[in-house]
Amino acid sequence: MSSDPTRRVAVVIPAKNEAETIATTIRAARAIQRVDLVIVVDDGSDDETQHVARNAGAAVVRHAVNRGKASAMETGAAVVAMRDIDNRPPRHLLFLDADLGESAVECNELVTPVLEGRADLAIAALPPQAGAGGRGFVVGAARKAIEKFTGWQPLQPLSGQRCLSREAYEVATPLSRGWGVETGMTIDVLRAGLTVIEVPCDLTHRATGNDLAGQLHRAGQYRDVMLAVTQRRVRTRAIPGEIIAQSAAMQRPGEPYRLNLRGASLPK
Ligand SMILES: O=c1ccn([C@@H]2O[C@H](COP(=O)(O)OP(=O)(O)O)[C@@H](O)[C@H]2O)c(=O)[nH]1
Ligand SMILES: O=C(O)[C@@H](COP(=O)(O)O)O[C@H]1O[C@H](CO)[C@@H](O)[C@H](O)[C@H]1O
Repeated sequence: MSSDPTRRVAVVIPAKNEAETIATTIRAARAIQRVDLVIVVDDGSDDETQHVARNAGAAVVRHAVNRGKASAMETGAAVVAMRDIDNRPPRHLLFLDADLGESAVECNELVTPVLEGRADLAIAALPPQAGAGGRGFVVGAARKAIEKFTGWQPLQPLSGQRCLSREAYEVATPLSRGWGVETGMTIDVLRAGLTVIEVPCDLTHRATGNDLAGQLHRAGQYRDVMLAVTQRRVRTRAIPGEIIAQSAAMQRPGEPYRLNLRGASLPK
């Protein structure tokens, strides 16, 4: 499949208090194919994140107060749009979490299907993480919601490592707040008739443990995922069940997935 050789990729890293890992993540991200811009959005950190990121060669913008992950992603994408070059196609966006460290380079695999036009949104599926304390409750709720809206059953619906075309990004905006962003984005992109793929990537990140802080984090994730789902239930028209069922029947693990809307376009 053809790939426009002038197409570039911008990495956007939302970061709150990530001074420890951000420099390594930035350096690894710069080694990913076609990446010519790395934007770090310091989301109201009270550590040295912004300075460390600047020294590591990223373009850094900062929220004076913490606004949440989704808001940082929107700020980053807006900065990318300002820096796109006239007469060149808009950069694809590659969202990465700040805690990937050296393993961020594995997200090279996410760029390929989007460059080649095989997918509009490519999502990393991570291997099991050491120290992870989750029981799959939030992940299961997000997966079930995505399946209900679109028929797709992602392995890792909350994965934040995502490469997408600007067209796909636009249909997902405004992004769902906070931790609802991944669930909302996946539903919106599929509802628009675009194509999504999950790609195994050998990534490591700071897994959420089983202590109080970990459980509070999961409670916040659950709240935001449910908010994203409820907003879509209330504000969007349901896709006919037969379209969902027929599309779902065609899905194959690791293959691109899209809704067969048969030419019909749905309002957001
Ligand atoms: O208010 C926040 C919370 C998190 N993050 C960033 O969002 C990414 C994902 O957060 P985290 O790793 O804590 O969550 P997980 O994906 O592990 O559940 C990281 O780069 C964080 O620094 C952010 O920008 N603003
Ligand atoms: O914190 C966790 O362990 C889960 C959410 O909690 P549950 O395992 O659903 O109870 O979410 C994480 O795991 C996902 C992979 O399964 C990652 O993709 C998410 O980024 C991470 O928040």
